Amino acid sequence: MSSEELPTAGVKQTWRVVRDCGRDQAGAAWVAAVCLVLSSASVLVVPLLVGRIVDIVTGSGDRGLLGPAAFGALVMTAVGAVLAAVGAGLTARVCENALGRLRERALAAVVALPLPTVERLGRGTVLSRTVGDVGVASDVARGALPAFLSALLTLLVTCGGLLALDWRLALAGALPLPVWVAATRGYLRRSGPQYAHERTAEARLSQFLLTGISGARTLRALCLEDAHTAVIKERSEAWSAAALRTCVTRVRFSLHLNGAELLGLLAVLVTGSALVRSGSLSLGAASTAVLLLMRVFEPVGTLLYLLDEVQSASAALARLAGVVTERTGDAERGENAERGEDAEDAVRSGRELPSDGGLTVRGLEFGYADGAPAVQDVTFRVEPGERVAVVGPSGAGKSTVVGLVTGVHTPWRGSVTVGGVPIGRLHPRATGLVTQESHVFAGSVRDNLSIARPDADEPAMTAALAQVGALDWALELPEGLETVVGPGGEALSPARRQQLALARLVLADPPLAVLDEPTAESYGGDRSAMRTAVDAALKGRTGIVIAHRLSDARAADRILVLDEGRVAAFGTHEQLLRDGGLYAELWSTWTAPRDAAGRTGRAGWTGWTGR
Ligand SMILES: Nc1ncnc2c1ncn2[C@@H]1O[C@H](COP(=O)(O)OP(=O)(O)OP(=O)(O)O)[C@@H](O)[C@H]1O
Repeated sequence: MSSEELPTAGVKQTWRVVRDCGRDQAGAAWVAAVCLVLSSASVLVVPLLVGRIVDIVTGSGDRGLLGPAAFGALVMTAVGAVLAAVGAGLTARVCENALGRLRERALAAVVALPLPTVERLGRGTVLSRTVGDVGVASDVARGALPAFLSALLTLLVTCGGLLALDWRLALAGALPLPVWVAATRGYLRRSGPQYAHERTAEARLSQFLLTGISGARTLRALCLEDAHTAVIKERSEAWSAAALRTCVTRVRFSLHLNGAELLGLLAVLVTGSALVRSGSLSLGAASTAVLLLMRVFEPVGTLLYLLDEVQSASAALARLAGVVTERTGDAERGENAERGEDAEDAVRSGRELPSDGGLTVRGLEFGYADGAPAVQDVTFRVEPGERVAVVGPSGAGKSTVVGLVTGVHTPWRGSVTVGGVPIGRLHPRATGLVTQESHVFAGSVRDNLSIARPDADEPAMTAALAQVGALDWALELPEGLETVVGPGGEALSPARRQQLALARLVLADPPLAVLDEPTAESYGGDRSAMRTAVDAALKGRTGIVIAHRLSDARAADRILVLDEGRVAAFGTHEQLLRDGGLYAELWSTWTAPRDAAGRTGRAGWTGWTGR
């Protein structure tokens, strides 16, 4: 799947998103614009003063004005430089702030992408769309954009000055214009698709590199290194070829620009000397015209050279805006705290909210790359508000079934519906997943919570923490909810990490929650605290919990027993014991006395030994 499968916004949509992100920067943007206009005007004044000096020196002007004119030229040069620097600095700041907001929104949108989409697209593509595109846009915002705007203004002001000086000189100076226009149109026509192609080639390469790095051991074990390296080589060559094509186009473009400049300069020199010789123009005015024209070359060159950077930044912005405007998921859920808004949002995104958290699974069949089904003929129904534990020996298919129920995997056969809505049309707000490796994001406790619901206020956050028994320790952290946790921050115990994940679940408030072995990493007192936290987090919603510990399973309303990818039994703890099937056998293994090494004396039930 190519990176183009993530949406790209149109021009209007991109502009709307950018304007929205920079709304609070309007004041600074106006000051920047005024500085840039004034600095461009100063560029016009200096050649005029130099022309006046030429007239004075050649004897056709008032000698008394020589000093003030020279001083004025110096002062205007300095003032112009200062204004240009202030304008460029402010422009960069405005753009950086707006981009920062866009980056946050793009990241939130990517985090909210449905898991199957991320799996299908590959992390390389997603990274290229966020980190890569934000990088391109930031570089341009910092350097090229202020230069581009300043060049554009200087060009306009200088052209006006040339026209005011003498229309014939302005006409001669306009000679390069058709060449510039034709060359630029040709360049833009070619370079747009070429840049897009280059970035897509880069994304394809980085995606494959990432897959290779994360799966290096598997590749080695299967002796697939050579095949993998061959694909990397092929994608790398495709990227180089794409980069070379854009480079050749750029060089050809710059040749056309230089030729046009030469043409314009010759035309102004010839026209200027003819006008001076005929006495209709002073030597000073002709000098001013030549200086002005030469001043035009620089901004025109800057403008046109930067066009490709601005163009690739526009492409990056459109790609970012595309993700932002198409976003669905957790972050978006948070912005729509009211159920009514959720419903509207669900309609907008083409996803449906379920009437309740009831889960119906019919005839599921699914397998991995080896082609053999990992689960088959899996059928069961979980009533709204019911809590079901999924148990079974290692490899029975528990995680696979959970992956199918949460939409991470797409079944080969069969269907999953939540509250009557098929999983493919289900709004992401409908389900919440808490995995064994409950992730703590680098950031404050507050940041970790607001991922689930960005608009959650202090009382909502503290209530969610209190509900899962995490408020006391969270407030005791050095800086309370502002304490940075996760990589590089305050280390949290596995139980606390799980509590944080459960608090996120409470904030997101999905009708159906799926928990993959939530008490796996907790022991002793922590474990009973975790059980209480799980109970609290599941209150009022349907819960599917993978349980490796049968004591956890026993607490559920019903227990789904999986064996070799099929449903072996489904019922209450008491019913399953009475039936005397696999569950009864597992239970007796679980409750059997252990030897000093913790072994139960029964082989084959790995994953069932920790109590
Ligand atoms: N990514 C994968 N690629 C290939 N096969 C897989 C993959 N994940 C699981 N399987 C296989 O699918 C079957 C079901 O695995 P699954 O992980 O769903 O079982 P489980 O009951 O969750 O096991 P455990 O308790 O050990 O986590 C197993 O045969 C397993 O080897």
